[in-house]
Amino acid sequence: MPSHRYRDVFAKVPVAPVDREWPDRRITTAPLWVPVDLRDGNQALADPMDPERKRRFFELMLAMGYKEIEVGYPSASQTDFDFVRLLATSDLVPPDVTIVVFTPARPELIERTVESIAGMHGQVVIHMYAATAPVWRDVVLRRTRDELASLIYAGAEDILRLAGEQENVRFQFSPEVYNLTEPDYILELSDQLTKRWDATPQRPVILNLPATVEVATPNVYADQIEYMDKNLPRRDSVILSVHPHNDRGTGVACAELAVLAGAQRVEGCIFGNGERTGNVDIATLALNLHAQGVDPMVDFSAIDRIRETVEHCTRMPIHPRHPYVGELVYTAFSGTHQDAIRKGFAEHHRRADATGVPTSELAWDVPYLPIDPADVGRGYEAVVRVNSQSGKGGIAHVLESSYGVRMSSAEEVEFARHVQRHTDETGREASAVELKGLYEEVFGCSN
Ligand SMILES: CC(=O)SCCNC(=O)CCNC(=O)[C@H](O)C(C)(C)COP(=O)(O)OP(=O)(O)OC[C@H]1O[C@@H](n2cnc3c(N)ncnc32)[C@H](O)[C@@H]1OP(=O)(O)O
Ligand SMILES: CC(C)C(=O)C(=O)O
Repeated sequence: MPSHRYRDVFAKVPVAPVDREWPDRRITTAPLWVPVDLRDGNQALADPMDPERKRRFFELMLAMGYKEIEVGYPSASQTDFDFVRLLATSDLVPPDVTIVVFTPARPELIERTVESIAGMHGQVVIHMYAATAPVWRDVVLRRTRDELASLIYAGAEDILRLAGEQENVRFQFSPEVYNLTEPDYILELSDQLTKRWDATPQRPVILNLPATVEVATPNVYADQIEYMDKNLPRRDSVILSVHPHNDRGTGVACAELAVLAGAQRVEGCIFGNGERTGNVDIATLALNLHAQGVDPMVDFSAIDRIRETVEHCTRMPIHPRHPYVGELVYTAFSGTHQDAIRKGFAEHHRRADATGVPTSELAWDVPYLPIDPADVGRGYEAVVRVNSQSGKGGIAHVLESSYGVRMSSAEEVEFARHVQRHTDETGREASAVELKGLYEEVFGCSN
């Protein structure tokens, strides 16, 4: 393959040196989450969400506890505009939830965006973007650095003129493709924007730094974020936000390292829909925190209902191996894993009995299961499934948990031989019902 055609990130953009502290830090609190499913996720769909889907997704996000939600690109389509109008003119938005609307730095589209939010009671963020990386400047926008800066400042002035007086409105800027943009240019833009928008700790400006197309290992993005954290002017009046995509399959790692590096806010999509390989998956990010004992501040305790809604709205299925939500992620087919899980469950129950702490509250240390499936509303039936790769421990677990059948050690060994022969012959999984039938054939009774 012609790998010589490609260059690494260091050949494309100066990565400013930073006296990095992120490798020694730990994440101890959840960042501010901003689901962008209704905007970035939506713009990646072949069939964008209709009003029913948008509303259903929005209500899901409220029910899960999200407090800031990007609801659309109101100047892009009548559907998006009307949805924002619905939010502005109904009581669908709780008082503690902030609505974000997205716009390019084009005067007529800014005007339409501001028109869409008229009458909105709660907090609103007007989010303006422009691509700042050299290839986009040269090829797409065909502007020099200074010309592009002027276009961005003109957009900022338009927003200020049209909405600056509204006390419930705050401002956000995204230098699209931040990860390929010269850091001194971002500092200059940020300095000017926070000055023009009069950023204060009480009315902070959100500076959102997207890895629009992921191009480097996550440590590079972390350095790029820490550099901004340490060098931004008016830092206490800026909410530093990140918006990773997943082109290299490392969007989650980028977001986590970015939080270590000083990011306070993370934009992404629930289960990772979005342009190309998707936006960063904020479900995985939240549950990664949960799995380390940190409250994610959003509720995934009914993950299958969340999944059904997301699949309905995006019209896309979620992969069976998708972290935390996939159909198979709490299931072991292989013998030694099953054996370990069975012993882990037994130990978990033994400790619950010994301490009097309910199993659902007890510290979780079951091998091969990073979290208790019950935390996200899953049962235990699918944890062990039997095929020709399974062993006596897994087979015994299925019979015991499904039918209360307990075998002696010698019976387990003998029965496993029969199951092995059966599954080798069929080449398929053996269900609990099949195992029970086989058990009765072998031992002539149902124990
Ligand atoms: C990384 C991201 O997710 S960015 C968001 C991308 N999302 C979307 O594009 C979804 C919604 N977009 C749309 O519906 C349409 O693109 C619209 C309505 C916004 C604009 O449509 P059109 O006016 O037909 O323009 P078109 O889509 O071709 O956009 C290209 C023009 O916008 C300019 N442009 C692109 N981004 C920006 C920006 N952030 N600020 C100002 N101008 C911009 C381009 O330079 C180009 O201008 P030119 O025609 O003078 O060369
Ligand atoms: C403009 C920003 C927020 C974006 O969607 C991206 O860069 O992917």
